[in-house]
Amino acid sequence: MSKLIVDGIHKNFGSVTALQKISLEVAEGEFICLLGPSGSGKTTLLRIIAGLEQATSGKIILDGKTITRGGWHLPAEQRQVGLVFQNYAVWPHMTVEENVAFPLASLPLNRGEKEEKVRRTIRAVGLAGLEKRSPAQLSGGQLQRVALARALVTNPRVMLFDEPLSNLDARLRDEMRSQLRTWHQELKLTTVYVTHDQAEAMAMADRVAVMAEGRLQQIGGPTEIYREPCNHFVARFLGKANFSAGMVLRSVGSGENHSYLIKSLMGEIIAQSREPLTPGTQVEVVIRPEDVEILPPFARQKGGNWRVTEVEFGGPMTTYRVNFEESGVSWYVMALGQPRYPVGSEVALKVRDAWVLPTAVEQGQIMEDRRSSGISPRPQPVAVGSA
Ligand SMILES: Nc1ncnc2c1ncn2[C@@H]1O[C@H](COP(=O)(O)OP(=O)(O)OP(=O)(O)O)[C@@H](O)[C@H]1O
Repeated sequence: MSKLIVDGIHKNFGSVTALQKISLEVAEGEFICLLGPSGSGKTTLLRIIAGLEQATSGKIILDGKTITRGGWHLPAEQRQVGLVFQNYAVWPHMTVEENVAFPLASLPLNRGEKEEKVRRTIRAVGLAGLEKRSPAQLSGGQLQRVALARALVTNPRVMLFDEPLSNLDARLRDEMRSQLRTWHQELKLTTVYVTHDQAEAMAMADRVAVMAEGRLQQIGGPTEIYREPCNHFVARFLGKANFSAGMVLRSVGSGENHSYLIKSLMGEIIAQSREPLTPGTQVEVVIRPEDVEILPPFARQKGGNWRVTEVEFGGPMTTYRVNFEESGVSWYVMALGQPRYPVGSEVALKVRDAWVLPTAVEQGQIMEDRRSSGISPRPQPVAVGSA
């Protein structure tokens, strides 16, 4: 049985629906990120798991015991969850040691046991030597470690983090990110971690739960949600994405995913699909910028003229914005190394890999402005939550 089961959690704040029937399971020792834009319901879900907020309906089970059901919930202090927030919430008048010892005060342990726990936890988070310092004498990263130690010291059954790194500068955030990951690999504590930063979620999580407007959009490993998004929203939120309408010509092999030859604005391309598709089906494909090759115009494929409109040099990679002149479609292309095609260059693009969006596109949208070739020139955005 999963360590933590969130089953159909719904939350209304008056007329505002913050969460709509959220269900997910977290395995023992798993690190799950709740990822979504501001207002998507991440914090509300975390607070309901923590017992700081009451669900309107739905159930939560931790270690086989129901801790939330409908209008009833087990108080936060009886849940054995560790909480770390972005604003540290460290007591300013206590030393590091006293802060970490604070949650143990009410537990039935003798003094020696408490001291041993505090010592071990301070060492585990890398604060050994700073025990007697006051919070005013610590850096942001060190303060966050005190908060982490204080949450860990009671051996929680699940660790809950709410944007713990967002108050740190970029360099420290990267450092703490990798330290948190190392810490998790060592301690193997079941963890739910809220962030709006897709890079943070992808770097840290075993699985990422993408949320928008109070709904769970998709849950899966970082590679899966990046390579195989379920809709426009997930594709865009996880990074730059290009979209094209197309029509299935034929199957070109099978495997875990099905592969199809698709007739698109880019000519014929191969795309993977989770669902089996029949020839003639109108589909929409998503193509990551690194899966598009930018070539000199003499290698142009059948399909039209592309022109570079923006060039952004990012060190190891260059990102181009390229317009398809006939239809006004604009794509991102990423290529290794420094810029080779200045703004205004005519280029050709070649798609190396593509993914068919599963079910989100309403067929009417694509067919509405379909050309005689059977291909829509401009894919329409899909409403969030339509997955
Ligand atoms: N106490 C409250 N009273 C009324 N509405 C609330 C309350 N708390 C949250 N909401 C609303 O519920 C929705 C979800 O909010 P929540 O804070 O969970 O989102 P979030 O994804 O964590 O956003 P952020 O990243 O900005 O913290 C929002 O529309 C928010 O305005």
